[in-house]
Amino acid sequence: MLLAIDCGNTNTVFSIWDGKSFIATWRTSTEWQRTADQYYVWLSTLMEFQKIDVAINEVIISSTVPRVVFNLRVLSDRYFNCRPLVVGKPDCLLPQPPRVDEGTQVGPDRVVNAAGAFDRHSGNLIVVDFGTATTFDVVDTDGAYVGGVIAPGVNLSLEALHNAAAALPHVDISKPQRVVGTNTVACMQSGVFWGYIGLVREICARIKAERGVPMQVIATGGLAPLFQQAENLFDAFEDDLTMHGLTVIHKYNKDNT
Ligand SMILES: Nc1ncnc2c1ncn2[C@@H]1O[C@H](COP(=O)(O)OP(=O)(O)OP(=O)(O)O)[C@@H](O)[C@H]1O
Ligand SMILES: CC(C)(CO)[C@@H](O)C(=O)NCCC(=O)O
Ligand SMILES: [K+]
Repeated sequence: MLLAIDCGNTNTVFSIWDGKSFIATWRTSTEWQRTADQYYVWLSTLMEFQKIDVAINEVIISSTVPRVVFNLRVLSDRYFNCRPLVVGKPDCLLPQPPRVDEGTQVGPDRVVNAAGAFDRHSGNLIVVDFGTATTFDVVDTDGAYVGGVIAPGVNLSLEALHNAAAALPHVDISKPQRVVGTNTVACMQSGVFWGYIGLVREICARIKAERGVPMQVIATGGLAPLFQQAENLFDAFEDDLTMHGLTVIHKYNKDNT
């Protein structure tokens, strides 16, 4: 059974894939200090709690934080007796290598999103991922990642206001009733929420104009539904896109080595 690990700058998601569907998904904060033993205690406790009695014998990892990979490798080796596939390393094949400027290290999450979205929708896509950063990944007709956009994440933008301005509190994102806020929190939420609606709309429009072809916009990440409910910005929303991409890349490697 396959364990797929998607390690972002804020959260790390573990999912177990039985070849047809994900039988469990768990999330923890990303901390590079966490050891293989700590991961295993946490994972095995959750598996026991949910009565998931399966043998994990394959692992695939995508990590935007290079430092965490070491302990995840130890986890695979020590507890699952296997060598993990790590997206972005030379021994992990990709269905289509990214076409970007020489020397660019594309975030593995973006490469994985491109593979997952292409598998479900085929080409000419914009994948919008609302994580720590909000990324836009452009996927060509052959499935290659060919570039995109990196914008500050929603929570990061709110935190930046709070951190930089003494009078601005910590605020969670939500859709404000009005654009004109009549208190500090409402003003901040309006700036970030409606600012983001504009950002997403403008960037997608400009990508489509620049590419000159019809493109589908696929959204993923925890905050995507909030924006989708407000304005219908996306053609599809897929919660598990990164995880799906990991299974696609894992299968590609099995079939081609
Ligand atoms: N309505 C909401 N308000 C605030 N936060 C939310 C809401 N809905 C979901 N979230 C949070 O949004 C975050 C999105 O998760 P996601 O995995 O997409 O990105 P992340 O974990 O923040 O970033 P990264 O993948 O870069 O680590 C999660 O932390 C989730 O708890
Ligand atoms: C942009 C993030 C932080 C989004 O998770 C990640 O994909 C990353 O670290 N990327 C490296 C730079 C790039 O993708 O071009
Ligand atoms: K993510």
